[in-house]
Amino acid sequence: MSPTSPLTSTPTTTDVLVLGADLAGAGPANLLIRDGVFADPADARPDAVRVDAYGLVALPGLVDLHTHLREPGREDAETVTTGTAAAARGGYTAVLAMANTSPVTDTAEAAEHLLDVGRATGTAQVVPIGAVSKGLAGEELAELGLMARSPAQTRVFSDDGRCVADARLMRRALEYVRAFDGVIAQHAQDPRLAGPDACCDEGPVSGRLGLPGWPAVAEAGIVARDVGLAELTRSRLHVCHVSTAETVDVLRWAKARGIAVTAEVTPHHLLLTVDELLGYDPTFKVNPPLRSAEDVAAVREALTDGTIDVVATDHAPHARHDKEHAFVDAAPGMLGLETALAVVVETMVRPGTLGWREVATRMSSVPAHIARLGGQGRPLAVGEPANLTLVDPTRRATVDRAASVSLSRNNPWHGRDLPDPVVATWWAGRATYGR
Ligand SMILES: NC(=O)N[C@@H](CC(=O)O)C(=O)O
Repeated sequence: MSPTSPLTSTPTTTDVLVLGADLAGAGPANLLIRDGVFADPADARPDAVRVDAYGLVALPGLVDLHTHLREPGREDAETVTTGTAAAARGGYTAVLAMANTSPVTDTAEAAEHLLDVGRATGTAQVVPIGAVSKGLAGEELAELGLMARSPAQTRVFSDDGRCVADARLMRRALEYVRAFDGVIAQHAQDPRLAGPDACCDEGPVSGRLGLPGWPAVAEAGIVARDVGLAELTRSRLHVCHVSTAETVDVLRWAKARGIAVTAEVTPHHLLLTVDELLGYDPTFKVNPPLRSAEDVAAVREALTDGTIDVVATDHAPHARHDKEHAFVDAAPGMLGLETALAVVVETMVRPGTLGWREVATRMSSVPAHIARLGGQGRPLAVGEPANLTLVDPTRRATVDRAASVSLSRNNPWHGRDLPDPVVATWWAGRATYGR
């Protein structure tokens, strides 16, 4: 679809009748989009814009629990406008924006400001994540309660980019957010075991390349501590970007014990291994680092059996002048929003491990539920908000970083042949992407 197609130029007042899409694996049906919600297709007006979706799959709009939008502060890397354009291009209708901006989202005012910018300039819902600690310094709790009671209604709190390393502060944070059903999303990285220089999975490759190692236990050790604190406080813990088999073992144990823990895996940890680092290309520098093939197999298995609940992108745009350095000095992080579904289709759907229904739960309804986000991740049913992603399960393309709508170019998939599934996205009935 070209940018001038009826899809992208459709006024929201017009009926859109989507014909014949397979509803997340439940079989083909028609959908009518009217006034921002799904209405009964039998009521479609004769002048409805008709979208031929036979052979396509309809998913509820995707929800990303882990996006770095960089606004405010680093608008040279990404803005709310470009980040949400990338989200819409990737099939997302909501993104949770990490707090490691400048200034940090650690006050009610900062959260409300981002909410307002999102409403004014976003092509997806922007949900501010609040910092756990003031300035992400790991010393004093941020204004958790005020952020929760603000118009942003913050429920997810994270110091992502940094670990809440102090066990006492983590305990306090968990205790505090329990009162309003909040969740602490932990970037699990013991700074004493994996400090600021650590940039390569500790193992044969780090030895060979002479890069500072980031051992698996630095992640699993923090997760083991935190599930204990979640049990003690009877509060909700979410583990960001799980990267190792050891962490999966801890999560399995904690879930069997009934501890309220959820976890995410990124698309890059589902497909890429530490071997990508052999060329010292800083595009592949990310936190936590790419791991071994055994770890990749373990996180895929955990996503399949539900030990890992969701896929989250950790979309981490960086300007060229922050990324183009010697490997150890480059900023960690990679783009993810535009290609996340492609990687999930490649690694989980095509091999037959996950069906479309499971893709809808792991990329839409469960992330929305973890964030306590009403109006997202809802079923494709009459009366529900019209958040919809149309997917072509067969299309493939070679990824071209120059074609990205993100402001940054740190795309680890550049030059790779991958599925190219997203055909169109509607957010609250508004066409936000179409081709
Ligand atoms: N995931 C990343 O590699 N980068 C994140 C922060 C972080 O987790 O280090 C970023 O904000 O760039």
